[in-house]
Amino acid sequence: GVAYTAYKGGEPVHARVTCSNQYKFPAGSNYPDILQHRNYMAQVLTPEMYNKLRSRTTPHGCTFDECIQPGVDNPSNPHFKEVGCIAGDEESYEVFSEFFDKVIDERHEGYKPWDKHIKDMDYTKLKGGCLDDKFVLSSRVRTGRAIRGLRLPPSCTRAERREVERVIVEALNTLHGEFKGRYYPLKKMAAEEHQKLVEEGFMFGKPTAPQYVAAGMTRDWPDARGLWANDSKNFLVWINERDHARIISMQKGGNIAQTFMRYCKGVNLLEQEISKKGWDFMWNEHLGYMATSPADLGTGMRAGVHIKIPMLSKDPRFDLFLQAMHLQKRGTGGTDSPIVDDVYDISNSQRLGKSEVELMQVLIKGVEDIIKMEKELIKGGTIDRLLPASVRDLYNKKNKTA
Ligand SMILES: Nc1ncnc2c1ncn2[C@@H]1O[C@H](COP(=O)(O)OP(=O)(O)OP(=O)(O)O)[C@@H](O)[C@H]1O
Repeated sequence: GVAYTAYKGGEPVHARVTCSNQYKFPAGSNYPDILQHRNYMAQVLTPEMYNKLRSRTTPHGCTFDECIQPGVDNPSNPHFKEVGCIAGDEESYEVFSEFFDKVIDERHEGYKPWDKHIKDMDYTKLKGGCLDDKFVLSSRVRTGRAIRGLRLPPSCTRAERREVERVIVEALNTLHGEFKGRYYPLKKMAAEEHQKLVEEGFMFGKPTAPQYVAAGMTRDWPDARGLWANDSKNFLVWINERDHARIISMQKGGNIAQTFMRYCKGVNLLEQEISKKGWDFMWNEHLGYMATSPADLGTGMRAGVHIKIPMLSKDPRFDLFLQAMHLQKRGTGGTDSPIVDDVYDISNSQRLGKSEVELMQVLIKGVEDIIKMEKELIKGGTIDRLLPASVRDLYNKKNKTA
């Protein structure tokens, strides 16, 4: 193949341009049928871009077609706009940057190729975060991390997946104090035990949603997958689900500040341990920590609460409020799950370009406002003066045009 060089922080990444039979037809005759699709991939992809990228291969052998396949096979999601693409390895973001830069710009509110990501996991800076337990049932902060040099779940080999498991579990097993824990490999777990852990929110189920299957993330299931948990089961690491590691801190009640403190400590300890063995997490100044999904770049952090809000959730301005506050809602059983008993999962919607502390602050402010409004509605009052003026204006404007 012909050499192609992408640049990552000034360093060259040597890619290949393959000239095999696979590419003997013109790019146009291999262009995916995405006219009706409603995801970010379909929004930014053009035949010209496809023509340029389809014959490039990353140094680990990942192709552009692999990156876009989940969004080609899954035109749209009724609940939210999906990115519709994945990275097969760290270098995918560089070698196919003409494409990923545009997806990232759209998904992350105008984040540009020259923007730098800020990391700040200094939990002592956090203000507030002790949320009212009468409304907040539980708190959780999660992120994804990937081991540099090993391909991501859509593209890894069985050997790479097992290496990820070994590296992360060995590092976690050295932790002590509140982080002392053990590994529960999925292969050795009875089906009922697995099911129970999934229902309790501690463990992941097989990622059977079509976009994950299309991405190839369920291959070889359950090989090299498992749950690492500390003894108190409030610090958990999911191994080889959709990311190499999903790191989670969670607890009952509304003390999200404490949840965040444990999150920062645990994530940092894991990073220190893997680097002692000569490994790094995938990271650069521009994209922050790298994840399989471009939606989870940067902090990769989703901090959220399960909160019971029967009154506010029925207000027609609730969704506009969430949008304005950079928050997202979902059911408590995971993405796409239904709302049960008026309990919502409310979390930060941004991941990239803002630090962990900043995102926590956004969540805390938003949830505090939600609680204030819920209390006001319970009293029979009005929330007009509690809503941001921009939300009131937008709502009035929409109603006028309707
Ligand atoms: N605040 C919370 N309190 C208790 N459990 C939670 C909380 N947030 C999420 N969970 C549980 O964690 C599990 C995973 O949730 P979910 O799939 O929504 O999010 P995620 O792990 O952040 O991944 P993604 O956003 O990529 O789908 C579910 O079982 C859910 O019930």
